[in-house]
Amino acid sequence: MEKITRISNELKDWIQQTLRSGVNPESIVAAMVKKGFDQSFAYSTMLRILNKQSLETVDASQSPYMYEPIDLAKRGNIIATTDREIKVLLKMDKPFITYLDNVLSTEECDQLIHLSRNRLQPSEIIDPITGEKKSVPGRTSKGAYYHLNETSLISTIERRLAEITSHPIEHGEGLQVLNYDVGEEYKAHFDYFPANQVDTEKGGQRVATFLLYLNDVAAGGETIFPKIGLSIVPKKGTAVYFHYGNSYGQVDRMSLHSSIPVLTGEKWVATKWIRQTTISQKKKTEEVLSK
Ligand SMILES: O=C(O)CCC(=O)C(=O)O
Ligand SMILES: [Fe+2]
Repeated sequence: MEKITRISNELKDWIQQTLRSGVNPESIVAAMVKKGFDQSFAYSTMLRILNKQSLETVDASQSPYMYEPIDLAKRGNIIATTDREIKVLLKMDKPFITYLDNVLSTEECDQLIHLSRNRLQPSEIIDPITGEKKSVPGRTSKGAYYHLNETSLISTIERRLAEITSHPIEHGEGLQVLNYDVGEEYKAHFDYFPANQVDTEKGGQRVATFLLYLNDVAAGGETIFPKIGLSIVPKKGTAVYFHYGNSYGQVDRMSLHSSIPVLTGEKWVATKWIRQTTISQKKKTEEVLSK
């Protein structure tokens, strides 16, 4: 079989993100060889990336990303939901990012933090090689995961986010509350999955992220979008919503982002990742059982 000797932009992103998350270069090279890459090409590619040298890449699937109209962008400066008026503070088209005020009340932020304090576990990532969940040095925060509609507070928030984004509640993953202490961070990453890990039976690709800030951070802890030089300072009750997946199945590499280390105090956020379609398999299982 002919060996592969070029890499796609997507693979380059994947290698960089995997390195940042703390997986060692040897395991990444081994995974590449297993996938059919020439061994010496895999090694030299890794060396170039580690040494930050230029690398010839091809855009395997599609380029450039095609931006589609986003419902929220057309909604004016105040977004009315069933129980709250959300204020748009900032809008950016390419990549699509909005910064929103008054998304959660002070009490809702405090309740979410209170609910999560005793439930925190070290944050994990999905190992891009084994597909298993694991803790990594690049993501030092702690997190608490909630099922859809787990409590009435979570249901209220989920309904509100669905009304703001026009993405149905069932397209959302369970809410994830994250806590960062001084020095803790989440290194630059994409929220979307590598193409080979998209499960079309289970919601498909992630297309957008709703990130809610639950407290003010005295210093550090900003969410940074390094490709566009944007820095969002956490403010209690505000949220950043960004969109990076279109109806053609493309993903927007401009959505790279990180949470830089907290310098003073602590940081609390809640993340809602949104998929292309419904995640739950319940309906399918019921269909099979009724046959
Ligand atoms: O905490 C932040 O500012 C970023 C969190 C994040 O990127 C995520 O949850 O995917
Ligand atoms: Fe993220």
